[in-house]
Amino acid sequence: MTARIGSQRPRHPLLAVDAVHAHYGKSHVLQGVSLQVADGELVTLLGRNGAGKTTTLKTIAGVMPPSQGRVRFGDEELSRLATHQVAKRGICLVPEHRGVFKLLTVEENLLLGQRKNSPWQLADVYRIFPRLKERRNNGGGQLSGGEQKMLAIGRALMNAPRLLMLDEPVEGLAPVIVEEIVAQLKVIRAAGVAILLVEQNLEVCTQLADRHYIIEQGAIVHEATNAAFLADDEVKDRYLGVGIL
Ligand SMILES: Nc1ncnc2c1ncn2[C@@H]1O[C@H](COP(=O)(O)OP(=O)(O)OP(=O)(O)O)[C@@H](O)[C@H]1O
Repeated sequence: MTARIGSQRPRHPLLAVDAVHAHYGKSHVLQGVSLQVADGELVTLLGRNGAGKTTTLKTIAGVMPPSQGRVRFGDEELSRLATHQVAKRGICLVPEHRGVFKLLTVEENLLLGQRKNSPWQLADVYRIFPRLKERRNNGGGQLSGGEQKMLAIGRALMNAPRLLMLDEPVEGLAPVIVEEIVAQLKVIRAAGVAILLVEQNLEVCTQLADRHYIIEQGAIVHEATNAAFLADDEVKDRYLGVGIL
């Protein structure tokens, strides 16, 4: 059973993942994952390596259809939709490996993501990520790791997401770049975009999140508000092995 501490689950969630199972061949990786994200909320999915975080994001994004369970977004059932249909409804996944087109310029990468009538135009993305503006004519392959992450997030914004799913957006980046990306995520969130964040850097997670879910062996074992999570060293130690933050 999932422990819920200080958890304020949304009454009318934007995203509702309900008892989702997923398999890689015979390997039963997700074993009944349930989680919710409200409009404009920032929620993290935490857990040790191999716990099922990336697979959960892939299942929501339609990359991997659930073998059981349901994914609802607003009033609609997504569970059987293809990736491009899920993206059209406003869910964008920014994968861990940045997904930048290396032979296209920064600006071409961004324009490739643009949806008709998107409230996010180039100027908006450049305002949030001034580095991308400076590098607009550079090839994607010439960017640093941090700039590539920014580009992948910027391109997702051009697709007008209501929910942005980020898989380890600051992994392997220098602290100064991590700070920059955290500040940028705050701005994106303040613009009303809900975020489901998978990230190993707990300091980043607790700077940003409203709520946290912890996944272990393909099931959610704990959920808590940010304040309750911060105060609970036992949970951090038991499920994440990180002790005091
Ligand atoms: N393409 C695949 N084929 C087979 N098994 C896979 C595949 N991708 C992941 N797995 C397995 O599924 C389980 C969950 O993987 P997943 O990538 O979702 O974990 P994670 O929590 O995101 O971990 P990490 O932080 O290491 O990425 C792991 O045991 C992993 O080895």
